[in-house]
Amino acid sequence: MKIAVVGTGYVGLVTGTCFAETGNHVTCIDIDEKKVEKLKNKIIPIYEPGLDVLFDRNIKQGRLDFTTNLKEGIKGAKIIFLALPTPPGEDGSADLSYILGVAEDLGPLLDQYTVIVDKSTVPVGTADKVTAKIAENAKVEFSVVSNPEFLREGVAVEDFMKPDRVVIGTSSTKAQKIMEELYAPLVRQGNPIITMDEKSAELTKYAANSFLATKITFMNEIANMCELVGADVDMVRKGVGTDSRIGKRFLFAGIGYGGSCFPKDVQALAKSAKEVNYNFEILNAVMAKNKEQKTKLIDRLKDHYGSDLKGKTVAVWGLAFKPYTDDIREAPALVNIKALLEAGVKIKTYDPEAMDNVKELLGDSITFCKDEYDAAEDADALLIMTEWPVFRTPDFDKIKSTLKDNVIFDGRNLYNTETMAELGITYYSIGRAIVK
Ligand SMILES: NC(=O)c1ccc[n+]([C@@H]2O[C@H](COP(=O)([O-])OP(=O)(O)OC[C@H]3O[C@@H](n4cnc5c(N)ncnc54)[C@H](O)[C@@H]3O)[C@@H](O)[C@H]2O)c1
Ligand SMILES: O=c1ccn([C@@H]2O[C@H](COP(=O)(O)OP(=O)(O)O[C@H]3O[C@H](CO)[C@@H](O)[C@H](O)[C@H]3O)[C@@H](O)[C@H]2O)c(=O)[nH]1
Repeated sequence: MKIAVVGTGYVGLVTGTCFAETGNHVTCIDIDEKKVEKLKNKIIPIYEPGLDVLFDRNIKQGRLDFTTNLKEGIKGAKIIFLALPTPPGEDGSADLSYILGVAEDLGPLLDQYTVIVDKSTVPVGTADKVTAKIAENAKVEFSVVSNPEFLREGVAVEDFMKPDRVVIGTSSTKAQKIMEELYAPLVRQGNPIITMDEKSAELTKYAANSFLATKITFMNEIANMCELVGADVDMVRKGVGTDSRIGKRFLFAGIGYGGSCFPKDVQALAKSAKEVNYNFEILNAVMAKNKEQKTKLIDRLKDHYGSDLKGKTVAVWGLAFKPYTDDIREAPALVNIKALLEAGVKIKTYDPEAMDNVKELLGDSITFCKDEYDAAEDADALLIMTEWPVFRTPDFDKIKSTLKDNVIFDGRNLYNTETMAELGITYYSIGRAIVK
């Protein structure tokens, strides 16, 4: 099948590449000329494990190409995916200008029955708005389908190729059949295609992300309780996670959720609720608590050193919002670095993939190091922000000989508290006893 993907960011690139892998001919379209030039030169602008193999194979096979020209790109496409940004607007609601702008452009360009798919995360009612925009100038029949994407960065290819489920929101049986044909190779492992109306599909995406963000926040709250009563959040996690009604995943306490999705989607759902005069109170608490949690370790630094941190040097391990990505959108590391810089602290940092992106943002206001030990050299303390595997089993003797004070502030609970005690390292983590 010939398909087009408009927007070649994270989701667009993964969607396009994976559908080429299942035998379709895919044209990816983006207005960013530099990005398209890179892609044409076989350079992937993001770091996503496993994407390169599929990308190279499908370009070689002639099934994947790139253009900045919408008219050329959609020629002959039976399905057009919209994988465009939906960032928070000033009031917190999802900004639909990218989606509706492209919908307007598409109307006069369609020359055969086409399925237009909202792949972006969009509020309830967007499929209707996209339909109305296209209809203003369309001369042919078309259907707008909501098909939210549930992939996680870092494991995006695996998530896309073996989805837990595929949600298709449509009231058109013709569009449903075309979508089922496209997804058939991905659901062979028995996971379902769930077909529903457009509005329910749109809300499903926000419900999933907000529920997961709430689950994490709940465990962060339990961690805060643990610290006050002398319990251990890792034990509580194991104790509750083995209840199959609760499940083991997304129960890891830490320094708050970040990334390009949870923060904006929780905010957008709260705003959507407000628009229909519903006070979705739990979401307001989740957002407020997550904001507090992000800088929790700065409070611990102040407990340890006193409120004036001026003149200290802190090594920061990890910048990406989570491992296996170079994405720094809403990364807790950035919030902490900003707060520490304001407090007059010098920062030395290392991240396996995200340093170039942070360099673009912060320039030489912080020092970028060649590895984790280089970052720790002559720093007073170590702050762990991302759970990259390389940080899990470091040479602690080396760390002890490089850090000025033997103190670690760990936002990801990487180390065993008993081991830290044996090593004589002062160790602050989340929801567990302080080791002194
Ligand atoms: N990143 C994720 O893990 C993820 C997962 C599921 C869903 N989503 C949702 O998918 C959507 C896209 O997210 P993303 O992270 O891929 O965004 P992104 O910012 O990485 O990419 C968006 C792309 O769209 C391009 N673009 C903007 N205007 C355009 C236009 N008029 N024509 C063509 N291209 C245009 C941009 O240049 C950019 O390359 C969002 O709604 C997001 O919430 C993201
Ligand atoms: O137990 C956990 C799990 C995650 N996180 C944090 O939560 C954030 C989001 O993590 P994750 O969900 O793994 O990453 P994303 O790539 O942002 O994926 C989420 O957002 C995507 C965009 O909407 C959805 O498609 C995915 O299903 C959804 O998991 C990160 O800051 C993690 O550190 C925790 O603090 N504790």
